[in-house]
Amino acid sequence: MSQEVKKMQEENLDKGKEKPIPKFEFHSIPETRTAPFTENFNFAEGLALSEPGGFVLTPEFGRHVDEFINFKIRKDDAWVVTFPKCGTTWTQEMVWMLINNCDAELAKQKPLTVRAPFLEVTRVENMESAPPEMTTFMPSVEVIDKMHSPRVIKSHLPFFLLPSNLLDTCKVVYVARNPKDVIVSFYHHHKLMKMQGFSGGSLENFADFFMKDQVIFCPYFPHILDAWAKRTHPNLLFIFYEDMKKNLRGEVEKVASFLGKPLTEENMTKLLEHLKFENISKNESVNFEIGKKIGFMNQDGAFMRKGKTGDWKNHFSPELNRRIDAWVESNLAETDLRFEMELEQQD
Ligand SMILES: Nc1ncnc2c1ncn2[C@@H]1O[C@H](COP(=O)(O)OS(=O)(=O)O)[C@@H](OP(=O)(O)O)[C@H]1O
Repeated sequence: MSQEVKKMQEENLDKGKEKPIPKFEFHSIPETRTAPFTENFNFAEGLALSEPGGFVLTPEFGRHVDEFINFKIRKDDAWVVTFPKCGTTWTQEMVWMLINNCDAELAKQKPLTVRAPFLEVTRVENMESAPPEMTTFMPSVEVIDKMHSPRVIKSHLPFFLLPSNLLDTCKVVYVARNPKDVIVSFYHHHKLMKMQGFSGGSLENFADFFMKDQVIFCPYFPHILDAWAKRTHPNLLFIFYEDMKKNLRGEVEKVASFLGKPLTEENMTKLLEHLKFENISKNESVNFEIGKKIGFMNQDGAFMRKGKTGDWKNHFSPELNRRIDAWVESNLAETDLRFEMELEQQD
């Protein structure tokens, strides 16, 4: 890592801190992680260089980290920043709709990945070797740079790897979700995405890697606690997936008012219908089913999987749950951040 990046990390971490959080150290997943993934890919071996407290990126992301940090922000951008599986896509679609007058017909014309692109996923160099469909499906940083304003941009990077002027320049919605449901959702994501190479592993196995901070975009707690510490910044809106499940209207109102995009009652009704799990999971511009056609997703499973709070109860053994509880407790001991995890959500 360059000295410059290290300095920026430290400066960014120092800003807006209310409670001490662990210092990040940047580690990229070693090259072996990008070797052809197979059923027998050894997850532990592939992640051998990641250490507790390290922030895990692919070598591809690692190579471009300076570019992310130096990305040019515009004051009319709206960013959705999250740890993976926290309700990113749901919130991206909400933010895009709010900014675009709730025009569902316009939304259908292009995939969400094009309308509200993912900052760090696709680089120009790998787009050249990607199938043609992929190049329209996923823009690169260079493409995002040329997008018309107002842009909606998604990132899973923690704030210290994003431009240091992000919060002082534009609005950012940060969404958090309880760690137990994130583990379950991320486990299924790893099984669904061919590139994650985890099709053979068990949930327990995955949960252990997650708690040891050895999964892409981990560590989970420092990511979320850093945003929590910044939550009083006027340009940051910190919301919870569980609140969106309980009272979507209330959260839409919050986001709309934060973005300065008040809704008519008619548009609110349309938007709430549009964002319902049963509708979003059938909406081809949002549901990622295209990944199965292009071939980067396995045929079994779905990106829009269950959309519930408390699904972890269907997956964790009592023993695994005890270990996760202890891990959660130790990570939250010094903070006032709390999650709803017990909610049995009915649609
Ligand atoms: N409308 C709506 N209502 C409720 N839940 C929803 C909705 N849209 C997406 N989801 C659920 O969000 C999970 C995917 O999270 P992300 O979008 O953050 O994934 S990613 O990080 O961008 O890959 C994933 O959660 P799980 O179903 O628990 O796996 C999605 O189903």
